[in-house]
Amino acid sequence: MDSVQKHIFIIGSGAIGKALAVFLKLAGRKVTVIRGRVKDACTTTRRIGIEIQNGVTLEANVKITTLDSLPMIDGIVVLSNKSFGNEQLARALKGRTGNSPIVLLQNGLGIEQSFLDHGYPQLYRCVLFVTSQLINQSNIRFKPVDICPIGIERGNKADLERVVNHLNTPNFRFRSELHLQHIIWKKAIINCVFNSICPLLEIDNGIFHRSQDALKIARRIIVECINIATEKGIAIRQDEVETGLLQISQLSEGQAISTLQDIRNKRRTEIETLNHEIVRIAEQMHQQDSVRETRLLGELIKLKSELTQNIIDTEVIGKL
Ligand SMILES: NC(=O)C1=CN([C@@H]2O[C@H](COP(=O)(O)OP(=O)(O)OC[C@H]3O[C@@H](n4cnc5c(N)ncnc54)[C@H](OP(=O)(O)O)[C@@H]3O)[C@@H](O)[C@H]2O)C=CC1
Ligand SMILES: CC(C)(CO)C(=O)C(=O)O
Repeated sequence: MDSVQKHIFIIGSGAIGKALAVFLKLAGRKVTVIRGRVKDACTTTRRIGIEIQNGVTLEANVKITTLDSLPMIDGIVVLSNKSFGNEQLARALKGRTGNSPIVLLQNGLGIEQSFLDHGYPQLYRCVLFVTSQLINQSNIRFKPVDICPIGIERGNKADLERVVNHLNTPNFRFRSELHLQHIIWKKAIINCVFNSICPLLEIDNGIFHRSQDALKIARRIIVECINIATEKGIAIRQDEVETGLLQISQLSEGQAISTLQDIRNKRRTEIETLNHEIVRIAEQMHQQDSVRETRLLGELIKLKSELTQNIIDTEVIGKL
């Protein structure tokens, strides 16, 4: 790592943000977690435990604060908030982060756009290959699947390497990747499968390596999404997506996908940047008829999420 240690600010005190904070603290880095939605200038220190395997839990004290208490932020800014908060955060952070690198640790397609539009000088994007699940506010179950690549949206190779060195730890591993687009699409397609099918079946991530029938449905979504990627000039093979899907399924057996965690907790999901974004891109290319199943699964997730949040008028259901 660099001789000058940069402070790492993690925005979003959820399953990913807290796990990353603990691993960084244990590796001796300077870390502060910043709440994504809360603005009460309240600062606390919380002991957080991360279960990395049966019976093995790593713990650290993590400082948690809110944006109001930090007029200026100088260091590495990692975003592990839900991506639908990006536009608001890009506005809130404007003029406060100087030349600090911003690193997006989020799922989805097009999630970097707000930070690009607002002219942030250094922007890096990570594709996450880990699963992290909140057991309660202070305890998390974490399972790594692979090393997480970080690539450049705006910035240079030397700064990217510095960012990677600061964030990399033995339990949550990062590497630099200069050709990230292909991986972003591959992971987004995998998410279109996991984040729709698992919540609809209310089942853990292991389903695709346990059930051939679930895998067959997954293949239909993969084929649809690959066609759209190909039209966009991203060459992805069916077998590489399927291998990635099965690897995640096997290594995160028992874990609930983030969208299932969201629905269970009556929270908004990120399906807009997954199935719905693929459909939106397909529409732009007049290919909407080729993504019917991806669309249907996305619509079912949206409806399921709205029903659990009671956004849909339950009085109507009462009158039936
Ligand atoms: N959990 C997992 O296994 C994986 C997650 N990911 C991705 O990582 C990212 C973080 O996921 P995860 O940690 O699971 O999510 P959580 O829901 O556990 O935490 C996300 C945090 O985002 C903040 N947040 C929510 N809504 C908003 C908003 N509108 N504006 C600003 N901040 C907001 C909240 O912070 P606060 O409570 O501080 O206000 C919340 O704690 C997501 O993009 C997800 O898709 C990717 C792979 C695996
Ligand atoms: C597919 C998976 C589990 C991989 O990290 C994921 O992205 C999620 O939980 O949202």
